[in-house]
Amino acid sequence: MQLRTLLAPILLKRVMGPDAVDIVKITADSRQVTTGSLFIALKGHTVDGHDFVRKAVEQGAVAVVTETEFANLPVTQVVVKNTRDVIPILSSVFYRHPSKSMKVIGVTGTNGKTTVTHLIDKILMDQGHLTGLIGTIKKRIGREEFDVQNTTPEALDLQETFHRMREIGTVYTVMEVSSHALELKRVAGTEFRTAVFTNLTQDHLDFHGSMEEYRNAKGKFFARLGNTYGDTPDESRFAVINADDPSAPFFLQQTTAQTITYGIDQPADVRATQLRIEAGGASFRLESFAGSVDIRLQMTGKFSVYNALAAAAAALCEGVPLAAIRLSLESVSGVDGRFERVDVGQNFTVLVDYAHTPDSLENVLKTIREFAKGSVYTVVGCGGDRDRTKRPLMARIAVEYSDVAVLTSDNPRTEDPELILDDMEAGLASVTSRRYVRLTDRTDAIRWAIARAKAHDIVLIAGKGHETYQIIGSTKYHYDDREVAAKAIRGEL
Ligand SMILES: CC(=O)N[C@H]1[C@@H](OP(=O)(O)OP(=O)(O)OC[C@H]2O[C@@H](n3ccc(=O)[nH]c3=O)[C@H](O)[C@@H]2O)O[C@H](CO)[C@@H](O)[C@@H]1O[C@H](C)C(=O)N[C@@H](C)C(=O)N[C@H](CCC(=O)O)C(=O)O
Ligand SMILES: Nc1ncnc2c1ncn2[C@@H]1O[C@H](COP(=O)(O)OP(=O)(O)OP(=O)(O)O)[C@@H](O)[C@H]1O
Ligand SMILES: N[C@H](CCC[C@H](N)C(=O)O)C(=O)O
Ligand SMILES: [Mg+2]
Repeated sequence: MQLRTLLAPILLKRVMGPDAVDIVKITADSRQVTTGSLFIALKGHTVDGHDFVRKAVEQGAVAVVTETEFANLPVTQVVVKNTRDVIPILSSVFYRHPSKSMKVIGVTGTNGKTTVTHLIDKILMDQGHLTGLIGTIKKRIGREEFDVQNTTPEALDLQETFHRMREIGTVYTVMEVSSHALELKRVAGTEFRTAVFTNLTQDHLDFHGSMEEYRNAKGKFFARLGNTYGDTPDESRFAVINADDPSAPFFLQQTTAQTITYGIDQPADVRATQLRIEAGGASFRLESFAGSVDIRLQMTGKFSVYNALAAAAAALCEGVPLAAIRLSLESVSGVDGRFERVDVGQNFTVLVDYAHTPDSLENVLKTIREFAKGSVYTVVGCGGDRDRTKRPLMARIAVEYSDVAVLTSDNPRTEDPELILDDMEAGLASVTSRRYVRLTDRTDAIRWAIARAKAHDIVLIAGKGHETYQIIGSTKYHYDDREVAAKAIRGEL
């Protein structure tokens, strides 16, 4: 595509050099530059892409987009105020607005995004649609699965993904939209059909600064949804909101799209009544404008009912019959690394779960407490280079709801694991129960809990879920809680 065509929608720019240049690739990573590339310099959290402009040119970039002017560059330079602002526009133009060719359903919220996207995807696939999925665990284009670096990819990666999905005729794409993505404009340039809100509780305050900023980042997603009212159902836009979340009024107020609420405690368009939470699943009656149906999920916990309601509400917006929604929801045995049982024939329960926020940990432990017959052991750590303020809260929740909490490491990254544990322990000063141990090495922690578990006890290993790594410093080591737990149970550690 010609540079001139790419730049057309960007009005505030200074172009130095010819714009009749053919661009074969766009990238913001100098290491990915090949001949004919357009390199966009992005100021990151660790380095500044402007430092790699000359390297990009040496490697074959035929044009660069920057925020500052470079002297003596042998290629066309485009200077803009903010390169992060223009990346989504350039990406979307380059791939010819692929998100407009499909229905994109985005799910945001502190907890439950991955689960809800998987449920919506299952319902739509069961309807015979070709779907795509983008989120924390993986990216799926048709039947092909790919590893991911982020929950929501950067704009270029995202638009290229949509482009590949469009090429194979994808009808629906269901994706997680993280607050980082909203703040960093990764989904600008994407046209959403539906925005789903799960809940808002504390996380990522390191990045957003305050709960208000964090909420505002998520609010943007609803604010930009659907100011257009088309003639056909395909042009409709929907906001699916959790009526029980205290932030519901805020999110409802943000949008001009058609709204549909779901909930358990508050009145809602899609509501669960007659809840029964058991060890093997949760059952409830779903009541809605489309009728009522009894549903028996294989996933347990009140939070799983919320996730199912969110998915059902999004599916109702697509005209999926309630009976079909029920069949699809009932067929899901669980999501990778979420409340996943490790069973190698032992007489106690081992659960691996991705709870890495205070609210998710509390939800999961409350659920476990509802059916625990023996003692509850919780192995948990907090990520390094992430929100420090959630650490004492998570430790406190772990100790309050467990018979014994085992505080350990979870991706310390560039922080000292002992200091992360100190932050966690600081939350225990006012807790009367002191039944916890501190074992920095995660394998020691898992082995310790499993060695003590007796018949009917429950060992919860929280925080890493599907992750198959432990990041220490900047090295990513292979690490899988499920593998380690199985070995510990078999006495192989
Ligand atoms: C804070 C954050 O979001 N960081 C993201 C960001 O990294 P960064 O700002 O550090 O980038 P950088 O390394 O400073 O590089 C700046 C620029 O220079 C370029 N560069 C760099 C080196 C070089 O040799 N040449 C070069 O051109 C880079 O390509 C980049 O364009 O850009 C990277 C490339 O796209 C992302 O992978 C990275 O996500 C990191 C891995 C991350 O951990 N992000 C988390 C916080 C995150 O985004 N999480 C949310 C989910 C959270 C949740 O809901 O729980 C997510 O959506 O994943
Ligand atoms: N609706 C919910 N409310 C509260 N906690 C939940 C909910 N759904 C799941 N959880 C808990 O949160 C954990 C993470 O769930 P999930 O992966 O679906 O969320 P996520 O929003 O995608 O997380 P991430 O931000 O890391 O991508 C689960 O393992 C479970 O402990
Ligand atoms: N998307 C989340 C994942 C956290 C998972 C946990 N294991 C950790 O490393 O803190 C984040 O990047 O904050
Ligand atoms: Mg997720």
